[in-house]
Amino acid sequence: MSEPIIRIDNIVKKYGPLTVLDKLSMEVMPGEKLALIGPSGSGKTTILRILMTLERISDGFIEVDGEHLYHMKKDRQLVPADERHLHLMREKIGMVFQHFNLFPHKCVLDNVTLAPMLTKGMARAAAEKRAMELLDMVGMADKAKSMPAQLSGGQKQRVAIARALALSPKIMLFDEVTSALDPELVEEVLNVMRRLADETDMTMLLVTHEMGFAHDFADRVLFFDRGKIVEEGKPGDIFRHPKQERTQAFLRKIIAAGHRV
Ligand SMILES: Nc1ncnc2c1ncn2[C@@H]1O[C@H](COP(=O)(O)OP(=O)(O)OP(=O)(O)O)[C@@H](O)[C@H]1O
Repeated sequence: MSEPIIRIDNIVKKYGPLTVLDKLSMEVMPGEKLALIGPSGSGKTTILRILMTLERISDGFIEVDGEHLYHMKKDRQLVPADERHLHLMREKIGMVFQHFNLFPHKCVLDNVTLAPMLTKGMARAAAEKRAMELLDMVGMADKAKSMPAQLSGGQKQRVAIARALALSPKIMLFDEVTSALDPELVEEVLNVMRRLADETDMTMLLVTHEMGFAHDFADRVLFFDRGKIVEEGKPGDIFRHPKQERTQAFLRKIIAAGHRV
């Protein structure tokens, strides 16, 4: 039995007086595909941002692939991991955001080669070779010389996925990657994610409001509400036989809004 690749233990995240994550614990096994669902404001994005070292925590421990993300001193003062650690963590984890966040003044190819060249010191020729393979995988090789402004939202998001893969992360985080897209562009992005899920052994955490996709994609679904995991289980169990009243109410609302579950 292998060890969890992510261990989150009793973490608390506060913004001023607002507690966003409330003693939350979870473990993720290597290669697992996880969907994080729940109402707006329940803390799903926050947990991804914490893993990506974009946010600090107020209490608790996090371990990713055997490395502690945060250290706690004896006086319970949390100190973030040092620069070396954060650097390491960013190589282990790739993240794709809702709003693409491509570098607007760089072409598609440069968007994908930048991180490997800067952080890994990869030579341009090797970085470009790898970038073209990734762009080919997401169906964007013919747009390598295009600028982001010339692309549709779906195309930008596929480039963002290629860019996140460029450092060969063990873990990929997807934060509502289709919710800023026109409906007809959603499927092309979901198809890329389906392929990644089917063809790689990467650990993948997905925050989504696309319940139909979460159902097909995930090995396990976590239902978040008010900074806690209220229920978790196999997609078939959570979507068809939710046990908790809060999960049932959330899914009723989603179905009433016309979404497939
Ligand atoms: N930088 C910040 N400063 C203050 N409050 C914040 C900040 N970032 C997030 N929050 C608050 O933290 C809570 C959790 O936000 P989070 O984005 O994690 O929720 P979510 O479950 O991902 O919601 P959604 O589905 O709408 O994206 C919300 O109440 C949000 O307003």
